[in-house]
Amino acid sequence: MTAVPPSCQILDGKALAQKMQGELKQEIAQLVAQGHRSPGLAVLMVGDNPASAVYVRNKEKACEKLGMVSFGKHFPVDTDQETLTAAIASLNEDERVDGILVQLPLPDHLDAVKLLHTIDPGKDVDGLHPVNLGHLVRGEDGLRSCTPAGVMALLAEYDLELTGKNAVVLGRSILVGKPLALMLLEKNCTVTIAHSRTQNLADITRQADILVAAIGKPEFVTADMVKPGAIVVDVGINRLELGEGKSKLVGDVDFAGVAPMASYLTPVPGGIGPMTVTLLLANTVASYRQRLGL
Ligand SMILES: Nc1nc(=O)c2c([nH]1)NC[C@@H]1CN(c3ccc(C(=O)N[C@@H](CCC(=O)O)C(=O)O)cc3)C=[N+]21
Ligand SMILES: [Mg+2]
Repeated sequence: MTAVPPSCQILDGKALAQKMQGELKQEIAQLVAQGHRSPGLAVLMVGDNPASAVYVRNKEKACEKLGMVSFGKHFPVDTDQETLTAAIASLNEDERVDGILVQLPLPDHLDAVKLLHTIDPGKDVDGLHPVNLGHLVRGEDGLRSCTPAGVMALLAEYDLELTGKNAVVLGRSILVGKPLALMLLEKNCTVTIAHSRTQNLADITRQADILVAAIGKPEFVTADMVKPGAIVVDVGINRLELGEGKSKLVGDVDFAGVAPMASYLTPVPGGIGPMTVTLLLANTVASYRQRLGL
């Protein structure tokens, strides 16, 4: 018997992001109409990595569109640790600031981990502080990392059943792979984390009912690695230079090759990227409510 390829449905992150941002905008307008201040987000960026600059600008634009105040801080590439530590300390004290995000990666001379640990956990909208990671491990409320939370929100929007399913997460970063594995576990998946040292990788990924690629390798996941009917989530954002100043954005999944195999698939762009920005805004509003007791 030949297997009939399942028809593939797109998990439209851009559409859900727009819907959620519209709801957040209304929520903020209501709070402001009741006489409360606007929520505030501070994004710290060091240096001028062009990709980071685009993301930071997108985050700031989204903030303003929703009626939030953005306290962007842009530092030169040679800024020292003490200057940044002092900047975070002052944002921790600033009553108008509900969320603090340090755009990663930081230049090599800086100790990013040490810096992240100085952020007030109540303002850690990236969910990277050990207190928030600890809450996640325990299954408690707390600020959760935006990209994995965005993946979970998108799966929930399409009512996809997770209980008892095999989930394979490719990548073990603290920003995506590890927290996402914990969130899938919380939804009763049987979770495997695979990474650059994993042996017989395709044998493992072919067991996945839910396969998430978060490794930063352009079009790494090919059709032969995917179980027929799998849900495939592409977290990768890779800019391929095409020459003549042209470039295109591709994920960690070979979209055209995998689409005939998957039942659901996220596109790049328009998939998890816009969800990440949206969950950052949602985390900032959650932190604001918590801080104001609303
Ligand atoms: N502390 C920290 N937290 C982060 O969450 C964080 C970070 N550092 N450093 C860099 C990565 C990357 N990232 C993206 C966010 C949105 C899009 C996004 O909106 N992408 C659009 C397309 C954007 C484009 O056209 O370039 C899309 O996929 O449709 C992409 C990537 C957050 N990151
Ligand atoms: Mg890795």
